Amino acid sequence: MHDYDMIVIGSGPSGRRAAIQCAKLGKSVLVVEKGRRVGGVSVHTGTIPSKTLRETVLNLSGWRERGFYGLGYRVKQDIGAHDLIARLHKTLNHEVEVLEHQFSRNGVRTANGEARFTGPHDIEIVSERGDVKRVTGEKILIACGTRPFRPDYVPFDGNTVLDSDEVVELSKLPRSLAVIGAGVIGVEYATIFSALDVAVTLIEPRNSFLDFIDKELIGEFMHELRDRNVALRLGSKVDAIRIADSGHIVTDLSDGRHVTSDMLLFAAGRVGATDALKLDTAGIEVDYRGRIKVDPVTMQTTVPHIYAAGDVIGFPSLASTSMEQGRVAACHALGIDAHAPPEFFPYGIYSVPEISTTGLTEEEVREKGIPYEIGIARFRETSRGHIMGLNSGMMKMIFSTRTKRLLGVHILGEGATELIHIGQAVLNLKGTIDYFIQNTFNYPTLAEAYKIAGLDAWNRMTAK
Ligand SMILES: Cc1cc2nc3c(=O)[nH]c(=O)nc-3n(C[C@H](O)[C@H](O)[C@H](O)COP(=O)(O)OP(=O)(O)OC[C@H]3O[C@@H](n4cnc5c(N)ncnc54)[C@H](O)[C@@H]3O)c2cc1C
Ligand SMILES: NC(=O)c1ccc[n+]([C@@H]2O[C@H](COP(=O)([O-])OP(=O)(O)OC[C@H]3O[C@@H](n4cnc5c(N)ncnc54)[C@H](O)[C@@H]3O)[C@@H](O)[C@H]2O)c1
Repeated sequence: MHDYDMIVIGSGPSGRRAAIQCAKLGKSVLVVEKGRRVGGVSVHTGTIPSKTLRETVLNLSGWRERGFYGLGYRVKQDIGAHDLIARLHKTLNHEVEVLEHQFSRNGVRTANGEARFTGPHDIEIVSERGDVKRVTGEKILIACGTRPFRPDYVPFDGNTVLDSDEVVELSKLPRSLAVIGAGVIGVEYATIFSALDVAVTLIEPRNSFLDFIDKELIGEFMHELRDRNVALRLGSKVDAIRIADSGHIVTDLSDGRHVTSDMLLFAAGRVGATDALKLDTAGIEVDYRGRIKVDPVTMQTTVPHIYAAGDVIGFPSLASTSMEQGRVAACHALGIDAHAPPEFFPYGIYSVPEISTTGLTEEEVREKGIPYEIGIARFRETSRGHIMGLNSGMMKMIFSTRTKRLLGVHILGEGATELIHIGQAVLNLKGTIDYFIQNTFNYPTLAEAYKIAGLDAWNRMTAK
């Protein structure tokens, strides 16, 4: 007999969903969280803070209104770090309160401290003061997430040279910012700061970035960034990062160029937060980035009663997918059949402008040798776009000319991360171009772009 039916290590999206699912099934569950408050990376340093900062920046800068009133338009003239942080704290407090209430009303127990295995069913919880508590669980879910990758050659100081966990607590807005790593985090922060008129340089060692996104969208996105004076340094390896006597940060690039900035954000990936867990005691191995391998359907590790979910299992490392992985793990652990997830999930990149995509890119369709046609809609051609003053934004849909099935939807621009779900539903329900041709969409909406892009593809597919 164990103390709990399930012990969950970590209270991020996967841990929280798993815990509530266990409680709903009438089981006893303990969530162990080493942070002072529940919520995980998602609530405290990742998803919610970055999206709140973005929203605050767009609101205070008047970004969405500049199409009408010009580039000089501002809602608030002098935007400081305190303006950004104040709203952040309010949102985070609210998120934590909601989560704590969900836990308490569902009877989920929580323990504050760092968990480590002392046996396959045995967990030690070490509090900040060093007190140790021992508990056992019939099933255990590892939902410990990741932490930023911090190589030795980066002189992090928590003030001007920051990782992505630290940037949400910045004390002063820089006038210039170098961002190293053009992954999702780097691109989101680079464009958010650029919307505040900070001079941003985005540095990436590879010649391309966000390679999972359709190339045509990336081309359009790069054009918008360059138009806004975001300096893109692609194919530029970092040789060294130095602090100059002036206090500026100088990044030496392998092509001989130097980037000088007030602040530097290093965002070159994350590593599994597994080092403290003593996983070898439970018989579990991790890869070079601290990640755990699981069965993709059941979420079981190589030790069947121990599950892992969320960022610690690697791709796709999203809060959205993590939540579902946690729920599936809990269901399987408690005897409910697990099913493979639907084929297509959406990516939402909250850059300025937003990017959202689901299904196959044009490059993937070509690689597979599927005959296809494309439909494009520009937001500036929709009536809602006129009303909103949009000068940019596009939707691209790809259809099979053999089956008429929708193969992929790719959106760049305002509302992309919300709009994508229409396309996702049609994709997962195996719908065809007929859905877009035959259905009526609300007018005036940006969703009308689906109709326009559908008709655009249909005109070419039916042309004799
Ligand atoms: C800047 C940024 C922006 C992001 N934006 C988005 C977005 O817009 N949309 C999206 O879908 N995803 C986004 N993500 C990804 C998303 O945050 C993660 O996919 C998600 O948080 C992973 O959830 P998780 O369940 O793995 O747990 P995490 O949120 O990683 O939390 C893990 C928790 O486990 C705790 N923990 C670790 N080790 C132990 C231990 N030994 N004992 C006790 N507790 C422990 C940690 O303290 C932490 O609280 C973003 C990430 C970052 C960094
Ligand atoms: N909107 C969202 O869904 C969202 C937002 C932010 C983060 N996330 C998740 O967080 C995770 C981590 O994001 P990320 O952007 O840090 O990682 P990433 O692995 O996606 O990107 C890292 C980038 O840094 C580059 N890089 C790697 N090593 C480097 C080095 N030594 N020097 C310079 N550049 C280097 C890589 O080529 C890559 O382009 C991702 O898996 C992502 O899914 C999701």
